[in-house]
Amino acid sequence: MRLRNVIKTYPAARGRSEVCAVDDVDLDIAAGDVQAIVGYSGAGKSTLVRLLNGLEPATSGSIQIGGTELVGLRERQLRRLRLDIGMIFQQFNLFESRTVWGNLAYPLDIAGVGKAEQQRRISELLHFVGLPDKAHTYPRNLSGGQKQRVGIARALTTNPSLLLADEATSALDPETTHEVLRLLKRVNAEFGTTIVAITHEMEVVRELADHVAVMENGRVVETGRVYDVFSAPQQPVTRRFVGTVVDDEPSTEALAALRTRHPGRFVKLELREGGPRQTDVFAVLHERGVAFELVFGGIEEIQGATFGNLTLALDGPTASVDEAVRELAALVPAKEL
Ligand SMILES: Nc1ncnc2c1ncn2[C@@H]1O[C@H](COP(=O)(O)OP(=O)(O)OP(=O)(O)O)[C@@H](O)[C@H]1O
Repeated sequence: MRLRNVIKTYPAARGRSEVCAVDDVDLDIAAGDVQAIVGYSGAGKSTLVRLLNGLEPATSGSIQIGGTELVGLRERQLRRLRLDIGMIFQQFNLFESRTVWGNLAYPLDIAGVGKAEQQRRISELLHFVGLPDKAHTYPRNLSGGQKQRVGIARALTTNPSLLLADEATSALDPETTHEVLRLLKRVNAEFGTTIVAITHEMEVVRELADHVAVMENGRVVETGRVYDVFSAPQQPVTRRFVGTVVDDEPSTEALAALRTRHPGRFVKLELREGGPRQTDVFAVLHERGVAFELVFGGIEEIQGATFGNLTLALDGPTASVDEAVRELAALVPAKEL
């Protein structure tokens, strides 16, 4: 998928100025990738998703999905394209008056799939999402997590190559969120479905995505592999998001509190995959006879790769600490706090 200079403006409401909900967005999403889009409320995430599935026309720019240009397509062509796009929602959006089976049969009916094939497909999908015994249950008798499993199964009925997830786990508790994210990962791994997930939760990004784009005021202000963005966030808004799940360095208040407990100097060290390891750092301190304590931060793992932001309190003769800090700074990015 390829977005170039995508703009969506909403006309001015009475007494208000025009809203630019999506402002000159460029984004490339490889087939089979899981792309997260994060941003605070009002950043433009939902608008962007509505542009991707053609529910609303972009004001200008280019959106190519699987080689087809979306901008300027007629409704009939858009409908055909939408068959290749599945959607799941925060509030699940199931038909309450239909059973689970009926919910899954609906998109197949619209796509003109015959009954025998419907039977086969629905049964296969209910097994895939772990709900083979709920076929005749109504949504009101399902838990939130089960409803979202049905939502995922329904989105997959027509075998789409793209799945759009709009805050798909925001209404779920952490344990259920984890289960649903695991299921989405299986969808991606087993069917090769490209997933675009919009969320305001960095845990979701960490657990689910390969790449992340950060939106602010309609713009994509930062993009990258999840590991890179988590280990080295560039923009202030990205740092705020990453800071919700990964410790960077203690805040001014936390540092003041730490100083009352530790007499020594504080140094923050950044360890990155493939770089010097903790043992290398500790060897320097040991050699210089400097005592240390880990007072903030720790080691994180993202997609099998680790990184750490460690704040150490160092204690020892001034000359030894000076020398140790110098050597550490030559070894890894280091900052005295
Ligand atoms: N139909 C509309 N008409 C006018 N303004 C709109 C419309 N839809 C969205 N907006 C405005 O566009 C901006 C982006 O909204 P959008 O819903 O895309 O953000 P979001 O990041 O998805 O936030 P949330 O998570 O709260 O939905 C906001 O300022 C919003 O008020």
